[in-house]
Amino acid sequence: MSVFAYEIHATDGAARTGVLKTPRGDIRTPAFMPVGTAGTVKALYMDQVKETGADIILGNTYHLMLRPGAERVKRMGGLQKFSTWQGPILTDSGGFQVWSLSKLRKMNEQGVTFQSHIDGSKHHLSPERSIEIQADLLGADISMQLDECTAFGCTPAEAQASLELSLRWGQRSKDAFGSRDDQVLFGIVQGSVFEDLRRQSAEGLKEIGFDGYAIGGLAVGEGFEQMCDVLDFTTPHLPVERPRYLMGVGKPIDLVEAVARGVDMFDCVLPTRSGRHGQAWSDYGPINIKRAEFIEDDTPLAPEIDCPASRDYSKAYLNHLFKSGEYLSAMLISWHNIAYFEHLMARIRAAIAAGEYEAFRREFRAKWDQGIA
Ligand SMILES: Nc1nc2c(CCc3ccccc3)c3nc[nH]c3cc2c(=O)[nH]1
Repeated sequence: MSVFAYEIHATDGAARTGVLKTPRGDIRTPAFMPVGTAGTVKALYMDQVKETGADIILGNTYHLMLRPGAERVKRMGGLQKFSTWQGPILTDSGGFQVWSLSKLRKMNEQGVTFQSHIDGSKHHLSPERSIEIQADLLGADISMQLDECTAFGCTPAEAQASLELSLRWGQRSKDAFGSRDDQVLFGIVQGSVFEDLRRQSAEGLKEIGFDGYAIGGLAVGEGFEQMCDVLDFTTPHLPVERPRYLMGVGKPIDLVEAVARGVDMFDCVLPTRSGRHGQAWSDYGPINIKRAEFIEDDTPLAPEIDCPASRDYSKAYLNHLFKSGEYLSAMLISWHNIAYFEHLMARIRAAIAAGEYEAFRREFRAKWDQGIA
């Protein structure tokens, strides 16, 4: 049984809305979790992140163990104190980032050794070391098991071997984590795009027993249709009473469709990463602020969103800031994007609570398909 109570307040089809209660604050679900890779949600103050409606942010074991170092974060009081974020933090276990960022990595049953992409220094991650970093040194409220994110396009045999490694690492992660009274551990489902393998991975994780279940191995190039198919045949095998977290997803349409398939938690770098490149998100998709049509457009990005960046600045001014390479451009568009994603999640939660999620989903899809004028 988990130490974090997960209350489902309403369901509508496979969609659920409720709250995941943690010692550092409640997480309203379905939840979008802004990514704070190096202990900062890039270009935002933590109080701005809080004001947008975000209840939890993400940290990255890989980045923080390389810089400033996990033991150093511990000496500074842990990631919450160090970053001044007062609420709950979820950290990834680091394996995914090793594969996407590091150099000269070698993996075996024990774990993975790699060279830092920053200064080439040598590091290693094992299930035991990852748990020590996340739970003991960074002090994450929610830790993730160390897993292998199976590459998209692998064969069923490769996906099977990979999910079995992740299950063995899941057991070792849980053994290292032990039982704690104010932190929890999530398992991660793998199995690529194969229905029988996804079921095998989900069953294996339930055998081990976790406080929450993440769906990994997606948002790795499989595309929207295949992501939805994998969700269709994976979430039914996950415990209904525990939270489901879809890692690395996604665009607004992905969130709306994944919620309809029973997902409760999401993370994506899209709002902040695209914000730094001048993309501002809406129900119709992204607009690129540098386009000529905005040069004298004195309307704000989204007057209906209670966020200064969405409501109080004209597109003309944002266009000017972006083209001038001003820091304020990244700050304001990132702030709007996080506020837009959190506003979308609030609308999703309200629609489920009202039993109107199918109507919300249909209306959203119509706007998304219509696109930017
Ligand atoms: N451990 C793990 N992480 C993934 C991430 C990073 C999510 C993350 C968590 C916390 C901070 C940053 C990023 C993925 N991002 C896109 N697809 C992803 C798949 C996996 C996966 O299969 N396993």
